[in-house]
Amino acid sequence: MHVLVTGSNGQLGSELRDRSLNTSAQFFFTSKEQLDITHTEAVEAFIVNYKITTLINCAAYTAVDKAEDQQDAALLLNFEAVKRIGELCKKLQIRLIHLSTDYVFDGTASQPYKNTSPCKPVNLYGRSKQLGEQALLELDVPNSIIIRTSWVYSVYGFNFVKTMLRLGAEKQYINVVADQVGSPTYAGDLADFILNTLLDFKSDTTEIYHYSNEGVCSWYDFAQEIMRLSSAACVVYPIPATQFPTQAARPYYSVLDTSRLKQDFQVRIPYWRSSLSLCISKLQNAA
Ligand SMILES: NC(=O)C1=CN([C@@H]2O[C@H](COP(=O)(O)OP(=O)(O)OC[C@H]3O[C@@H](n4cnc5c(N)ncnc54)[C@H](OP(=O)(O)O)[C@@H]3O)[C@@H](O)[C@H]2O)C=CC1
Ligand SMILES: Cc1cn([C@H]2C[C@H](O)[C@@H](COP(=O)(O)OP(=O)(O)O[C@H]3O[C@@H](C)C(=O)[C@@H](O)[C@H]3O)O2)c(=O)[nH]c1=O
Repeated sequence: MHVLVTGSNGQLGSELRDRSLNTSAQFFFTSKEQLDITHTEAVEAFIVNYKITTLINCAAYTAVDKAEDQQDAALLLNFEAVKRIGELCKKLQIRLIHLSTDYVFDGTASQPYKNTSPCKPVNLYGRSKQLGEQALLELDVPNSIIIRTSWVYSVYGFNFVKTMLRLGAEKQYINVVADQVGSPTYAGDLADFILNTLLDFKSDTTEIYHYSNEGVCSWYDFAQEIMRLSSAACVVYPIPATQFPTQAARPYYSVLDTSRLKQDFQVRIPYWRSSLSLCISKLQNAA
């Protein structure tokens, strides 16, 4: 099995790289500089040259606020390039593992979103990811899967955990939104799931599954736990989202229902607090 991971310098791509040594597949990790997914011909040549059998697309435009001003860039990466990758995978009969987000939902639900719940993104990033999903579903690439995940963090890349650790060391207090609720996801856990369970995924159609760590919290709860685990003296105050204006709106409730994934793949997912503790220990040991 030859597996191509695009966007490999991001959070998920880096976690996959760390863990890939324990599998029997041969991996090809490509950064944006090595393989730009908007260059379809280059992607096709790579797939053919290296006899790729599975493509894990970790490349994405993930700057949620910036996307509002850079709509073309977000749509090019999260929609148009994804559509063309889907077409390639279908043509070359390759399995595609693609990632999407809780931000495809509008956040007005009061119970966890299922893979079948209607999408209605409240920001451009969410819209661009939804269009990417739609394109893949329409193409219906066999043996392919879209995994929606949420609030991803890792020792790699940029994320809320690292931002809070920085602010925790710099500030005496910070305000954090307490009325937006979701489930944090440690990219290491998601990478383990993909490598242990999905490399030989079979299905006649393109399927959507939800993966996030177990448990639910607000950004405020998440920040509090980050401060506690890192022994930061910084005090976290809860505020409503209306008091923290951002360029892009965020859903108020974006909890993903992971029951289909747990049932179909017979996996257990770690609780968010345990995984957060693990990640913070790793960051502290690396410092
Ligand atoms: N981060 C999160 O909280 C969440 C992420 N997701 C989804 O999970 C997936 C992985 O996310 P995550 O690992 O956090 O994302 P990151 O932003 O950490 O990584 C994305 C990577 O894609 C690279 N990239 C950008 N443009 C291109 C291009 N044209 N060709 C190839 N690579 C490119 C980026 O490079 P560079 O940095 O140099 O631009 C970066 O290394 C994405 O699909 C994302 O939408 C879903 C829910 C939550
Ligand atoms: C830094 C900061 C943020 N916040 C709020 C703003 C926002 O409502 C919330 C999260 O802010 P961030 O910008 O860090 O996170 P955001 O970029 O919205 O994170 C999202 O990224 C994309 C890629 C996804 O797919 C989503 O699942 C989700 O993880 O925290 C505060 O309240 N206080 C603060 O000091």
